[in-house]
Amino acid sequence: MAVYTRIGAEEMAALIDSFDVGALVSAKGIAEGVSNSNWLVETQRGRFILTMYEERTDVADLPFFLGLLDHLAAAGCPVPATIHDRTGAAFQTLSCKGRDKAVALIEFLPGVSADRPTAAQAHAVGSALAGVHLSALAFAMRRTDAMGPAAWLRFATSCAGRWQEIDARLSAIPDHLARIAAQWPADLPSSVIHADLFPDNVLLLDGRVSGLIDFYFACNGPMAYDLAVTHAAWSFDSQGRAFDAALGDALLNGYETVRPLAASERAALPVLAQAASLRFALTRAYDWLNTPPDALVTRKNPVEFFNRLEFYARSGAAVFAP
Ligand SMILES: Nc1ncnc2c1ncn2[C@@H]1O[C@H](COP(=O)(O)OP(=O)(O)OP(=O)(O)O)[C@@H](O)[C@H]1O
Ligand SMILES: N[C@@H](CCO)C(=O)O
Repeated sequence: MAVYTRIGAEEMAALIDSFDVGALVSAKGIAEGVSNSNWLVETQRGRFILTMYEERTDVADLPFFLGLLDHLAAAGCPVPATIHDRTGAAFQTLSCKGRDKAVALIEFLPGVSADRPTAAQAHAVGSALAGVHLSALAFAMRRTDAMGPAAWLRFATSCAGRWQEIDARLSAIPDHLARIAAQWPADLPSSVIHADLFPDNVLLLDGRVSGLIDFYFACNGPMAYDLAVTHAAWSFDSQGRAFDAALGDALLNGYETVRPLAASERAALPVLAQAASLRFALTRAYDWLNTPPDALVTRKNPVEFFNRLEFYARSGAAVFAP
């Protein structure tokens, strides 16, 4: 369960009162999510999501993340706008047990995430992702990818010698890393990318995308890499063993209805999909080995993304042929 920090009832009421959203009616901790603490807040005027940013989110990045949400929402993308407080601030700082924690209130969006996505849903998410990429071209702020090739090496170094505590097959990761980093393509068309568009970060309602959420890995980067992340996240069974070509094709087709890929982007997809799988195998392995025993969170299995990495490495360009 992802509520790492308690907020007392009186403190919650005072916090909500600092926004012009009506008086607090209820606040319930949300079980989903691993990075931050989230509450579904109901006030006399509606529903909102309150997020408290935990260790993985750098407060210095919040103006970028929250500004991006406001930029995309204003451009008509299905993302939650932020609710600014009565002083105009997009986030506040609370003192919790002597530590400062940033909190933000954002719009609640309706919809449900797909447990087992369909091709029609993958098509819709592809179109929505392309819409974000095009709209974000006009977003002025910049952020480098903290989970990009430089970070892979740090995660791998930290896990060195401990792969077999998870699964002995993972000890092949350093070789994959060296190969993929050497092939990382330069000069692909770039925008702000979501970089974590898993099914649990997409809300769907009546066959359309009603919400894209959790932009806390968003950064400048190759748009085709974002498409590759989404391909890896959407087109397999949960174990990452069975690839569903209908889902992958629908995602790419949906994307291209809004933003056709350049030839260089399509050619790069096989290595970008391996890179995407490697990124999640690495961060999951790091979390697996470093999650404190008292954390109220379910660890995610890195092998599910190692399987995808091996699949993409085996399959080459065939998976991404037009
Ligand atoms: N704007 C929103 N509207 C409706 N529900 C939301 C919204 N934002 C978050 N949620 C709900 O809260 C849950 C957790 O949010 P989120 O995915 O942002 O958390 P996280 O801890 O940052 O996630 P992750 O595990 O991907 O790092 C979502 O699965 C969704 O149920
Ligand atoms: N979506 C990520 C977790 C948050 O980045 C994963 O499934 O590993």
